[in-house]
Amino acid sequence: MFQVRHAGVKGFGIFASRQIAPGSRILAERPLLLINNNKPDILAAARRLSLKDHKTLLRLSLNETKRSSIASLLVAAWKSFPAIMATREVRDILNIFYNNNFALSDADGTRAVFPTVARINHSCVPNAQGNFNANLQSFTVHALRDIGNEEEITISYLHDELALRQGRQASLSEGYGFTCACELCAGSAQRRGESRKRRVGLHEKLAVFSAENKSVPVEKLEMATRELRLMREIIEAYEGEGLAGREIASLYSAAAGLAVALGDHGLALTLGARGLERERDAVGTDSPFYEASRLGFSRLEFGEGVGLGKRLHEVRDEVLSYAPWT
Ligand SMILES: C[S@@+](CC[C@H](N)C(=O)[O-])C[C@H]1O[C@@H](n2cnc3c(N)ncnc32)[C@H](O)[C@@H]1O
Repeated sequence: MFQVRHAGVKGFGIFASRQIAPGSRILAERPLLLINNNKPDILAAARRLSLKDHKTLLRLSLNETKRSSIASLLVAAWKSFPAIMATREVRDILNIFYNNNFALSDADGTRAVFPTVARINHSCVPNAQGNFNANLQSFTVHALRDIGNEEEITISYLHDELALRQGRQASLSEGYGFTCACELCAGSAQRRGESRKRRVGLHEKLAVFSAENKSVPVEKLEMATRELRLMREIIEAYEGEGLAGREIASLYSAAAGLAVALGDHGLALTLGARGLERERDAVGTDSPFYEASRLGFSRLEFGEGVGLGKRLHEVRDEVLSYAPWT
């Protein structure tokens, strides 16, 4: 379904070797290295690898611009392995770990390196999404929209996909040490302009909403009506930008919760069904995330009260992030 090959200034990348439909599972992969954030024994984990896996790890990409971030890992490594501290390989392993690890967003703050997933480049308008599937103990990558033959398969490394270009570039440069060359950041001035307009408009609305939320005492249902309207505008902005995935699925189901609270059951079902569909496409039906969403949707179908639904900031905070090691 895909092949790993050169992707210009981005180094290697993965490319579709046929048309891929939305919701298709592009890959499911178990980790090479699993590291607990509270006890980052990266070298010990690397030493336990088979020779073949060790070689695979050492072939992954290094990022020479992130030397300062590696320094703290080197100090930690020196405490555990003083004798081998000076070797080039140790520096490379830590650098590779830094440059290729993903946060699994579990309670232990586990971080992991996956051999093929590590070849997937970032895009600010990705055509795929990666999520950890605890049932499979694997990281899965799913197509979020139609991907053409030969098209590069990309995921987002960012937490806030609706950030403006300057903010996105700063996060990627500070967190990962590269200047984004995705099709949006390096795209035509017209495309960047349209995207900026859509995003600025939305940020302005969010700012007005949060100011009103804090200062103007309004009746609860009036606030729910406003929040539902804003959520639908955020969804529209995401879709206008060509973004999909779990973040939008959460927005749909939160909007459905608000529609229930406002007594519009028909709208709640429509929004809930769309959310469930987006979740399925992003994670697959065998994921615990999908199972939880299905349960939420059945409650909606049976007309169970779900209070005022999730609030906007909760939805935006809970989605999986691919945060760099800090
Ligand atoms: C997890 S690796 C991705 C695979 C990598 N390109 C390789 O050759 O193995 C992350 C690195 O890929 C490069 N990269 C990823 N996305 C990029 C983008 N949108 N623009 C420029 N470089 C990118 C950066 O060098 C980054 O440090």
